[in-house]
Amino acid sequence: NLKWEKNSLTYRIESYTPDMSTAEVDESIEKALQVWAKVTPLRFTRIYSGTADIMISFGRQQHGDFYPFDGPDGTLAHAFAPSPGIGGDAHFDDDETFTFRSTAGYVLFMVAAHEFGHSMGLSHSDDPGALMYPVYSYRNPDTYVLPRDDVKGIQSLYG
Ligand SMILES: CC(C)C[C@H](C(=O)NO)C(=O)N[C@@H](CC(N)=O)C(=O)NCc1cccc(N)c1
Ligand SMILES: [Ca+2]
Ligand SMILES: [Zn+2]
Ligand SMILES: [Zn+2]
Repeated sequence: NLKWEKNSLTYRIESYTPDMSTAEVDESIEKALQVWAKVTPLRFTRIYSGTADIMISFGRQQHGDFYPFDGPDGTLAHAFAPSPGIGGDAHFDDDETFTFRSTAGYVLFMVAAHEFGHSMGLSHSDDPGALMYPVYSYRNPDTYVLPRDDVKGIQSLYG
């Protein structure tokens, strides 16, 4: 498992989805990062220009890397393991409908929290209750608690 050799990381939201307000996207991203910060020494600082460790963007089909998205459903997003450059970056498939807390689409907070697990160096878990389980399942973002399997995984890297 590749991991960050520093606990203070920067992130930048480069683009937004039309599905939600910018405030809702900002809050979803912040909360998704806090899920991991709460159980590790990791701290995240937002920057508004320049290159951050974690560059966050929305795109569809070909979007600038070798992993084009696939239209609605299927792949929802992907993120790169810790490394300089594209490492840590998270891309969201804008052919999906992302929501703040409605089940009529994918809750951005949930997808982002999963992607940031990858950005921190986690791979998929075979525990069906885990955030890092390969397939999305709806959870209420207001009452979400990181499952034990994910706490164990992230603390094995940054505990
Ligand atoms: C092979 C990967 C590029 C698949 C991709 C993924 O795992 N990204 O992290 C992905 O979008 N997986 C879908 C499931 C699929 N259609 O393969 C997914 O729901 N991942 C996001 C997600 C969000 C929240 C929770 C969980 N467990 C998973
Ligand atoms: Ca897709
Ligand atoms: Zn991409
Ligand atoms: Zn994944």
